Amino acid sequence: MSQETVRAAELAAARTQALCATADDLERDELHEECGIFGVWAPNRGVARLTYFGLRALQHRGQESAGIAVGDGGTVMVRKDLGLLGRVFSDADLSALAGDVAVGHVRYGTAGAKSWEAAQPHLSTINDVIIALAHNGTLVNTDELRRQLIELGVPFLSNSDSEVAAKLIGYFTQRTSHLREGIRKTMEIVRGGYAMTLITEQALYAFRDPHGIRPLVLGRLVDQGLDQLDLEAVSTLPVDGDPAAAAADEPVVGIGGWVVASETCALDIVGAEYVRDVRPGEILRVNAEGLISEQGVPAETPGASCIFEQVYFARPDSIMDGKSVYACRYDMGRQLAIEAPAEADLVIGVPDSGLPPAEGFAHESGLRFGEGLIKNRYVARTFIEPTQELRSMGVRMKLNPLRDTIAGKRLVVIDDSIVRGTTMVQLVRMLRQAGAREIHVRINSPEVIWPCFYGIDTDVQSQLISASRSVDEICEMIGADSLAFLSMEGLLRCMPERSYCAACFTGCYPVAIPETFGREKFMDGYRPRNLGEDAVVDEDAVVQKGKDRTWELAHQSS
Ligand SMILES: O=P(O)(O)OC[C@H]1O[C@H](OP(=O)(O)OP(=O)(O)O)[C@H](O)[C@@H]1O
Ligand SMILES: NC(=O)CC[C@H](N)C(=O)O
Ligand code: SF4
Ligand SMILES: [Mg+2]
Repeated sequence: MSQETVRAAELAAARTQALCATADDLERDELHEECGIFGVWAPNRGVARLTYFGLRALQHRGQESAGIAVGDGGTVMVRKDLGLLGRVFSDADLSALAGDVAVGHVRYGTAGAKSWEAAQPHLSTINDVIIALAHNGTLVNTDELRRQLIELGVPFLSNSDSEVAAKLIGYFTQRTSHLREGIRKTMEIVRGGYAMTLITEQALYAFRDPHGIRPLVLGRLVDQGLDQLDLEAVSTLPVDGDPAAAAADEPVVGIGGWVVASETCALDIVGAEYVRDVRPGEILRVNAEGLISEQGVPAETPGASCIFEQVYFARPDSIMDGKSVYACRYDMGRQLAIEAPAEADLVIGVPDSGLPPAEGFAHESGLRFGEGLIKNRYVARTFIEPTQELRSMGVRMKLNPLRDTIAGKRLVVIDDSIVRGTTMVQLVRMLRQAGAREIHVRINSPEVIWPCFYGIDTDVQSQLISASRSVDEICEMIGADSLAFLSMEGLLRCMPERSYCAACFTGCYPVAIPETFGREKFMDGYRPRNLGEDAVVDEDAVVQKGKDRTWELAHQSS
């Protein structure tokens, strides 16, 4: 190694160390992201390994920490740590996690620190009730609930909202002697976006918030030669909120196992067949007796699935609400070409999520589609880097223009969203340096103006480039020749027919945000319509529930 190379290596190492220190030390001001959850009940099928593969398919939803918990009939074991899945689990770790039921999580924290304690699954051990819980979403009213639980003597390891849910479930279950009742009671009291799955020593549970904000799908593993499940029966499992009706129905039995996951791509990877979405407000339980469903809390109408899943979060090979994410994004590009055409020679997409809409734009406009940017697949999503400097560096490390393709060309550049503007500012500069003659930026979603509180936590409104600037101002700032966003109506036209949360575009929040949670997050002059009050644990109601045995009697067979 030459003297210069050694020196360069030393400098690079010093710079990396400095950047790491900055990332750790600085208050995290970034836009946070998503989480991925996976649960499986499948005796004798190596559930830890299945969960590992399921989480691998969901790694794009969270790269901060990873964890798997396994129930072996006698106890629940959990292994979790900071970092990517492949770093957290060795083959030996997976072999050590033997059992019949498992739950796993990949995390981007939206509440609580980036710490081992806040990594999931969260264990809750209150007396003889042991559960491990994985959560995607954000609960907006846990501050007060945590305070009350602490007063009731419940210990906490982290300041994560998900740990509050785990402890609430444990607390209510202990009092009502029935886990589904503990979950139901918790669903009644927590507010926000949640898709959750949890395990006990021998059972798997899954449930979803009453608006259905965060996605959760149910799949089945079929043993060879045992494909005797009636899919019709599963999709019509009782969900009318009447516990007696649920008890009257026979559990669905006779398959190799059941899987729940944030996205269908995680079912595909473990060879599970998609059955249906877990319904808003529904609780599923799987154990040796089979699968049963109960409407834990009434579903809110209209529902409010997160529209941003289709725009950015979900993998293009997942199916959401019956339509492939790829097809949705493709259609958004077509619609964008109708709404905001451009005179150009070539359409390019910003990898990854900008590629399908770029193809759609090219198809609709008759322009040529080409690859103009090459992505380094080993650099994670820049959306979530902890400092502005790292985020900017992240864009350069991740994307590199193909000079031969773009030099001298008038380009249409498609990306799914502009949030802070970090990506586009860098990108337009890079494309100009590579010789692009004109750059027309087209975005296949509306402007992100409002923070999200339901699992993305775009945190403070002032970070959002569109919150304080007009489209023309943003165009000038990013240095493009023209800029246009897809309209809200146009976006909805591409989505499967149903109702959505689109609060980050519209400011219409489907779930009220407690004053204490949202007060500081909005810019002066911006105030969403539904700031709400904090919820409290109603001690009397819990005691009453404990005395009222009718629910348990109705469920004795379950
Ligand atoms: O305006 P910004 O604050 O830069 O955020 C918007 C960008 O962030 C996302 O990409 P990201 O790099 O996170 O992931 P991707 O590779 O999946 O597109 C999104 O697709 C936009 O490109
Ligand atoms: N992004 C998420 O879904 C995060 C889940 C949970 N709120 C946490 O911070 O761990
Ligand atoms: S505010 Fe936006 S990102 Fe958050 S849940 Fe609603 S649509 Fe999704
Ligand atoms: Mg991107």
